[in-house]
Amino acid sequence: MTFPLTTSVNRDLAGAAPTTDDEIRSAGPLAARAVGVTKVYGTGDARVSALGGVTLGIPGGRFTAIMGPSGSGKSTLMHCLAGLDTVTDGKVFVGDVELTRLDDRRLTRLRRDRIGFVFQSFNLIPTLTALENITLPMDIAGVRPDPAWLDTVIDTVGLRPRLRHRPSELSGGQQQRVACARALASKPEIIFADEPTGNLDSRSGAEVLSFLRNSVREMGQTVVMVTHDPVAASYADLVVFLADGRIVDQLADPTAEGVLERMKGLDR
Ligand SMILES: Nc1ncnc2c1ncn2[C@@H]1O[C@H](COP(=O)(O)OP(=O)(O)OP(=O)(O)O)[C@@H](O)[C@H]1O
Repeated sequence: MTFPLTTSVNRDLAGAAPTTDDEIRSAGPLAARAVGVTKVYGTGDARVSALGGVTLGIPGGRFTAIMGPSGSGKSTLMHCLAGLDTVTDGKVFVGDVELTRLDDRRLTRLRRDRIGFVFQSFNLIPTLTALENITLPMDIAGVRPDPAWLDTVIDTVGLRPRLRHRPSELSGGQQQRVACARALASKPEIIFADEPTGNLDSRSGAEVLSFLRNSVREMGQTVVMVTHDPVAASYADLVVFLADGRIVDQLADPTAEGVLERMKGLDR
């Protein structure tokens, strides 16, 4: 299956006109999209252009990986898509809501209610148990967890015997599974994962990636993951490649070897 997120591979590299919003929207239901997004940090001599006009659709109910060389803009793109950072120019939508028009209060509420996050460093509260960490965002929002769904999530991540344990009593892989369960528990429209396996050994990393993939296949979740690792990217349905702040390639149904091959091309 192909996902026509960008209308042609290496289009930007080839210097052709950028992909339009109409083109990405015609590809099917999108959970989020960026339209002509630029991001500039600093001014004068310290000016860095991190994103140079990115137009991208994130397909709903799919697992999308964002890859690219160090400094290519992966984290910046994810932060802009998730409303964690402002854009310099362009528009970002989650569903039909334009994030780039929301004031801080509405943006905070949208992130809380509609987006889940998984970070490389787990970001668990050390004094809370695994279960308390999982339900914390809902507790803060004053939302009662759906007990049946919570049970499903806990069983899917295999954490039932560890629910009363604090993070320091859990392995790195178990801690990241708590973080994944926390992201999934409120049924967000989209989960953003920033290098979720960066601090894990390969076995724990594989467990977390399998879980993210299963949440897409079995629960219909939408997941976007930034990664350096071709093996991690191979768990996704689609890999989008960034270089110098632009989308330069994409690969559907990736294998680790296929991703590595394309990365070699970008590194050159
Ligand atoms: N807060 C910031 N202030 C100034 N420049 C920044 C800031 N954040 C990122 N940059 C710059 O923007 C560019 C893109 O950074 P970004 O972190 O998005 O890349 P990345 O692909 O995620 O890199 P890595 O794989 O190394 O994490 C880099 O040149 C980086 O130095």
